[in-house]
Amino acid sequence: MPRLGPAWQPPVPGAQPAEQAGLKPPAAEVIAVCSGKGGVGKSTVALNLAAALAQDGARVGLLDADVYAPDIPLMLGLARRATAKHWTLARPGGLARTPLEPVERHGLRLMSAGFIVGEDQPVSWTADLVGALLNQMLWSTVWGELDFLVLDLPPGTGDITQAILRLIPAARAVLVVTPQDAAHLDTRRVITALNAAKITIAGGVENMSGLICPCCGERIDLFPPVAEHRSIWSAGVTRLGTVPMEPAKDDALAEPVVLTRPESVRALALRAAATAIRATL
Ligand SMILES: Nc1ncnc2c1ncn2[C@@H]1O[C@H](COP(=O)(O)OP(=O)(O)OP(=O)(O)O)[C@@H](O)[C@H]1O
Repeated sequence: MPRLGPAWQPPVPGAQPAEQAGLKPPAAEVIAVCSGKGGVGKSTVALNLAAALAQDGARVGLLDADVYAPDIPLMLGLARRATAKHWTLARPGGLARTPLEPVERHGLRLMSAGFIVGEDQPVSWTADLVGALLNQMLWSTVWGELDFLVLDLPPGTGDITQAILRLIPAARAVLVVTPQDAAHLDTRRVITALNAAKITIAGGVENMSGLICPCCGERIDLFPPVAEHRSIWSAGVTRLGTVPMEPAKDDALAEPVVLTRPESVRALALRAAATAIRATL
């Protein structure tokens, strides 16, 4: 386990771990979307999973836990332009005291560091301060009643991932990979970390799985096949979805595609993955 500072403890500094402190996760089901590598489509899967669940009538929160690179606001055109000048969480005793209003979009309740810091502002804080922010976003957001809380975690097994999983041990993990050797091998490290933390792995989604030709609709494989014994599937992860790569369209803010382009091949695949993920819970 990495060394975690006091601010990583749940809301009141020095308190017991969340479940011992009587804190319940803010939703009946918490789904943590993880990956070993960056850029594999984790935020895309998390956002579309959340949107698909909400479209089916569930009350869904989405927490962008990638504090260093919060992408969910960018995907939704909600990025904050102004630079945050003061950080009230840094005050001693200021942890989790201020309620945060989630941003509502597409029927989702959203929280992200991207709503707090500016679009171009680097998050170069100490682990303690990042921990304070995570605590704040998780426990002090006015989520209301939720059926599902989807967590978009940073790639890898760093301190944010470890801390979140420690705070919500009941979370189910969904792993996102691309059909590339490195993506699978790095995600196998995540599996080891999840197993050590006794987090249940619901399954995996393979994203960018072939390119659908916009002219003929044929699937073109972009990467050489991953050796079965190096894949996450051979480590016992159930494949819950296979999402093809879709060539760019002119509208940059098309996410979540399950709502904006529900008939596209990618949206249909993401929706099928969401249905399969829900069935595992
Ligand atoms: N199936 C797909 N087809 C086409 N583009 C995709 C697909 N999946 C993801 N993308 C695009 O790839 C880029 C990276 O996706 P995304 O931000 O979801 O990855 P990530 O794993 O969350 O990245 P990070 O490691 O930075 O958090 C985005 O521009 C996204 O729109």
